[in-house]
Amino acid sequence: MDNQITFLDGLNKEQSKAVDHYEGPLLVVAGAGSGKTRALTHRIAHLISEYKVEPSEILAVTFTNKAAREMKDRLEILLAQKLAKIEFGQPFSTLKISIQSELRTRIYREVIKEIWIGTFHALFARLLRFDIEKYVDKEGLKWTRHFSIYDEKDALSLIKEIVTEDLQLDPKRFEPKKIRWAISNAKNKGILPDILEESAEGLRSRLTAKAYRVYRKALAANNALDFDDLLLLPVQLLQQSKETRDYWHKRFKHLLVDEYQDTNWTQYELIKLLVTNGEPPSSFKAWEGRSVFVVGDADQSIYSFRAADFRILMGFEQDFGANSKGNYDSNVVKLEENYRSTSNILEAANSLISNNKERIDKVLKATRSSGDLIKLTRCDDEIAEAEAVVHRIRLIDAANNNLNWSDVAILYRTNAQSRVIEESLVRWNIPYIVVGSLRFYDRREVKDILAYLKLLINPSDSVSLLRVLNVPKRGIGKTTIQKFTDAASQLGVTVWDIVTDPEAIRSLGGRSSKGLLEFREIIQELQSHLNSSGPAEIIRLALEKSGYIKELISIATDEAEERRRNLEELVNAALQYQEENEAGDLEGFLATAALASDADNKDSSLNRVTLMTLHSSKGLEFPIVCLVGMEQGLFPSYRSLDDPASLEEERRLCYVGLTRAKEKLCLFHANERRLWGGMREPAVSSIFLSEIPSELIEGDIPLSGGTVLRRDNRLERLTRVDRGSPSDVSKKSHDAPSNAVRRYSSGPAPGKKWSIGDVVIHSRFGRGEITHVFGSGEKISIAIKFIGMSPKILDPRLAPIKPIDEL
Ligand SMILES: Nc1ncnc2c1ncn2[C@@H]1O[C@H](COP(=O)(O)OP(=O)(O)OP(=O)(O)O)[C@@H](O)[C@H]1O
Ligand SMILES: [Mg+2]
Repeated sequence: MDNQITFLDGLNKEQSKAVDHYEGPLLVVAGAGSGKTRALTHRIAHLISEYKVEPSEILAVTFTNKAAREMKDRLEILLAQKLAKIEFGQPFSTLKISIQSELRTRIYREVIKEIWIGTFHALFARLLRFDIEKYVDKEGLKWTRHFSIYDEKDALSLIKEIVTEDLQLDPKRFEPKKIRWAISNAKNKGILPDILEESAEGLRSRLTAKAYRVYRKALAANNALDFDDLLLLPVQLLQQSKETRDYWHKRFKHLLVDEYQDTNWTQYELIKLLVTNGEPPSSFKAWEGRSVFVVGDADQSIYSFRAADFRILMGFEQDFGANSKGNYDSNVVKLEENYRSTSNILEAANSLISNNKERIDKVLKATRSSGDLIKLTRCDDEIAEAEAVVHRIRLIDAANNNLNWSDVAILYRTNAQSRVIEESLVRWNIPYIVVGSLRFYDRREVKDILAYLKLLINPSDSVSLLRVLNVPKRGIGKTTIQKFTDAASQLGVTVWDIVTDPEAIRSLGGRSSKGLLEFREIIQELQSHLNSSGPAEIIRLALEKSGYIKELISIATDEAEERRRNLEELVNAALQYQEENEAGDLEGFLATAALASDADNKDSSLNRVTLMTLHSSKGLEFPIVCLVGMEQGLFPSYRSLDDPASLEEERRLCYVGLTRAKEKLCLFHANERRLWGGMREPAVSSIFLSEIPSELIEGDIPLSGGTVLRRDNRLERLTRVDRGSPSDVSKKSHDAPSNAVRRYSSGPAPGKKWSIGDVVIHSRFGRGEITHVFGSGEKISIAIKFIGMSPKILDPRLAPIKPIDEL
């Protein structure tokens, strides 16, 4: 066994202790970058290989689908490395590529596929496919295993209909979005309509409770669940049936949860019910061959707005009972070394978070050297900030011959901040990806086809049915549709029942009836393929038989072409799903599509800069992190300014942001910013900047939080920050802005002398005056104030400018 790999290799003593823990509860609490996720992943491999746990007996919860995929990949490699040693007696990396991939495939087939790894939603959607028919509802509502999953948009459209049609309310006064939010909130706390009705005071809350009741009934009538139900129903099911609990207790012997600090009430109940009968086990014997292992960091709890509560983390020891020796404290492992960030970055983060009052102090020591100082850049406004970010990235790029764009992340507090940054990146030809923009599965054409597919499996799903009944157009008018929905609700049947009723169709006569017959035939024909074809084939058939593709081809615009390509991509997604899941059926694919979030799509194999919100960055790491918009009212957010608890949550979010960086951390803020489409307002630097020790920062002088910046010498500040050495940057001609490169030849001679006060014409910005000149020769850059614009720092050898006297 000597030459074999153990999965304790590459871990420190405390991590090894956590990984090697076998039975009973274990909590790992530790700061950012201390190897919690690494320990969790190694633990899975270790349980399988050392403790001979069956892969199918393991359930691991990750925060995103992407994290789940990464965990599977990591496990595949770890286990393949071990197999290489056993079978060939040599390291995996020295084997031929074909053998490497054969080993990985085998590990995937025999092990990885069997482990349940995923988000709470994905895992419990899967559990419901087994057991939903056992659920007994107080109100007698029922679902079958062919249920549809409604995403936020579907749920909202159903609520809109309920507000206006069923309750006859004015959607302006009773906003569907707010009602949706209130219902979701109730569900996340395990509250059903009857309890909400009892506690409702005042007209508004009574109507919300009523909407909740009707909504739930409508979901059941459609045989559909929303995201919250995917967690709430399993909680209720496991609460009500000991038999079901026993089954799953036997099935999953080892539970592992990453990012435990962000679990909410329902998620917490689920974990409890999957390992106990709701109470801490009275004797340690109950744990025989079983464990629950959670890792988290209360300082990174950033989802209280989604009802997450980090006190759940703090209650772990009490919730899951004493260990074999009868005490609680040895159920906790603390990791105190950070392996991710340079010590300057770590010290900045530690110092920042120490300003929070509600926390348990903990140690987080650096293992790495001090590294660079943190770069702070103060800019004139958000546009200058975007330019400064790109400039900073280009400087780093110029200094590192081999910078991969994917090493860089630009993080911000709100999605709206990405637009100006994107514009700058486009100008400089830097490839990027925005995480959190429109989800692929939210595109209209993709949703249309998914609606067809949902309908095939679950004809009761009238939201999907009404979506595609007349898409593409089949001459079925609004009145017909209204007639059908009215009849369905009067008769207490589904819209599909009416659509397939020959008499109902005949009664319509004319064009509508022809269209309906056609629609029915399409659906029935597609249904006949369900047993014999995989998801990709069914999608292809649906695209063809529905006439959808034909219509897109006939439209022949760029937009239609793009939509057609998206549908091709949908087929690819289904193919990929089939490859990854051997028995991959259409229901499984639809669940994956419903639960995919855009944050999951970040493909690290693509060489692009990542733009994302601070929230989406949780758990990730990047060599270079740029954090923009460090201003009061933006970050920390406006709402948190007069609420100490929210301010602490914002600070935790800042802690998450800072600790994503491995090598370089660059912070940015602006003197003025246009927010929410309003006027540019003077900005005040973030209090968080003042909480980072000034000796760790270079660039601007850190300000005490709350200082209003003076506007007079702002250009001086902007330029000081951006000085760098632009000439280094320009050596890489491929990443200079495309228009600048094109105009280079028509620009001024490289040796031209520039002076303060010169007036120039820029091909896009117009007339401007030079206010500063930095460096000379190869290292020259100039600041120009264009009329009506913030000052710009340009490389005169590249920029499309001409002195006015040359014109
Ligand atoms: N014992 C170790 N030796 C060397 N590197 C390690 C060790 N443990 C973890 N690392 C590395 O440190 C980095 C951070 O690890 P990991 O992501 O597991 O931390 P984490 O505690 O989960 O962080 P976060 O709180 O941000 O989720 C990773 O690159 C990981 O590979
Ligand atoms: Mg982690």
